[in-house]
Amino acid sequence: MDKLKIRGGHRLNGTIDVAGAKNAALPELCAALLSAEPVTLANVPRLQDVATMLKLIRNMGVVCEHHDDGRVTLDAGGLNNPEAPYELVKTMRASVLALGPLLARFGHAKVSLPGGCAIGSRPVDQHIKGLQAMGAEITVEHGYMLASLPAGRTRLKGARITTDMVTVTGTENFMMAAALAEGETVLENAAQEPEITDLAEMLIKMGAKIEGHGTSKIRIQGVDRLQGCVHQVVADRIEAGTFLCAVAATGGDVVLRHGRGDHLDAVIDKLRDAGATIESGEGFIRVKSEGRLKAQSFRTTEYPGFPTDMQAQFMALNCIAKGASKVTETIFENRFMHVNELVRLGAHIQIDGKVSVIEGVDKLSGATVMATDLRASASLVIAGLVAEGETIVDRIYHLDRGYDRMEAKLRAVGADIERVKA
Ligand SMILES: CC(=O)N[C@H]1[C@@H](OP(=O)(O)OP(=O)(O)OC[C@H]2O[C@@H](n3ccc(=O)[nH]c3=O)[C@H](O)[C@@H]2O)O[C@H](CO)[C@@H](O)[C@@H]1O
Ligand SMILES: C=C(OP(=O)(O)O)C(=O)O
Repeated sequence: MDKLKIRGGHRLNGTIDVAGAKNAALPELCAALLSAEPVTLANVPRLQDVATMLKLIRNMGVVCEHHDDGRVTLDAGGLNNPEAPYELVKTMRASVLALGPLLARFGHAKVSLPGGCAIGSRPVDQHIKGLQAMGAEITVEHGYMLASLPAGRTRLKGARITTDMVTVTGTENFMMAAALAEGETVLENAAQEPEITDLAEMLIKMGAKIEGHGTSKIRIQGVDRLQGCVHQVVADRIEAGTFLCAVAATGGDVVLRHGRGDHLDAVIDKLRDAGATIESGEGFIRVKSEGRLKAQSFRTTEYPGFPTDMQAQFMALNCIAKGASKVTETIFENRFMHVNELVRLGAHIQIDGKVSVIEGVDKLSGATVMATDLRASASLVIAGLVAEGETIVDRIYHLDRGYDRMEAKLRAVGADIERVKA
C-alpha cells in the first residue's frame, strides 16, 4: 500500500492546474450509456474512481479509452450486458449512477447495491423510490437491484419526484432516466451542485430537454433517442478548495489555473474571514496567506452551502488557527474519521455528535497517521504540510480515488512530499 511522506513547514508558491471534477466525470461517463452514438468527454481526471467506472462500463460492452490528453472516447452502441457486478461496484458508490441510464435505454438493469462506506450508511432508497415512480419495477435480491419495466411497456414514464432529502446522485440518476422517458418529469427538492448543472448541459448537447438545472426544481421532457456529443468536464471545485486550504494553512501565494471561484463561494467567504486573500476571475483563483489565520466555525449543507466534501480539509486549517471553532456535519453521520488522526498530530478536538469543537494550537508535530476516507486523507496531507518534522500518511488509496497526482502538484509549488511505493 502506497504512503505519503511529508516534511512540513514549507510555504507554497506557484501555479497548480485544477483537474476536471470527479463528481461530474462519473455521472457523465454513465450518461454516455444513454446513446448508441459515440461520446467524447474532455478534461477527465486520472483517478482511481474514473478507472473503476471505465472498467465497469467496458464490462457492459462499451468501447472506451482514456487518452493521454485527458479525453475519454466512449461508444455504447454495442452495449449488451446492462449489469454492474458487486466486484466492480464495491469500491465506488457512484456506480449506482448506471441504474437510471441502463433502465431508460434497455428497459432492464441489474446493479449491485453499493457496499458500506466509512462516512455513513448511504442508502439508495430514494433512487429506488424515484425510479419506481417512473414506472420501474425494482426488487432487491442477493445484494442486487433488479430493475425492469412492466410487461408491454418499452419506456419509463415521466413523474413528479420529491425526494425526502436533497440527493446529488439521486438527482443525477433521475435526470438521466427522465431524459429518455415518455412525457414530463419534474424533480422537486433537486440538488443544485455545479456537477448537476454540468451533467444537464451534457445531456442537452445529446438532445435532452431539460430546464431548471441549478435550481431546486428541474423539468425534463423525455425524448425517444439521444445522440452523441462532445463535452468538457467542469473543473473540480473540491480539488481547488483543498489546495486553497493547503495554501491558507502553510502560507504562500498560489494561482489555481482553471479554478472556478464562483463554485466555491461558501469556502472562499470563510477563508477570507480567516484572513486569507483570495482573488478569482475567468479560469483562475489566487490565494495568498501570511501568518496564523483566525479559526472559523461552519456547518455543512447542500450547495450553495458549505460542502461536506470540504469539511475535513477546512478542519485541518482550524486546528492550527487562532481561537476556537465549531464544525457541524449535517450530511453524513460518520464524517469525523479524520479527527482522531488529527489529534495524533497534536490537534485539540472534541466530538459531540454532529459537532466537533476545535481549539487551535500553535503547532502540530509529525507522526504516522492513517487515511480513512477520501477527504479525510486530504485533511491529513494539509496537516502534514504544516506539522513540524515528518508525517507519514498511510492508506492513500483513498486519496487516489479522488485526487489526480496530488503529491506531484504540491511538490511543484514547494512542498516536501513524496510517494513511498509499497
Ligand atoms: C459521486 C458524488 O457525486 N458523490 C457526492 C454525492 O454523494 P451522494 O450523491 O451519494 O450523496 P447524497 O447527496 O445522495 O447524500 C445526501 C444524504 O442523503 C442520504 N441519502 C441519499 C440517497 C438515498 O437514496 N437515501 C439517503 O438516505 C445520504 O445518506 C446522505 O446522508 O454528494 C455528496 C453530498 O454532497 C458528496 O459528499 C459526494 O462527494
Ligand atoms: C464522498 C465523496 O465521494 P463518493 O460519493 O464518490 O464516495 C467525495 O468526493 O468526497
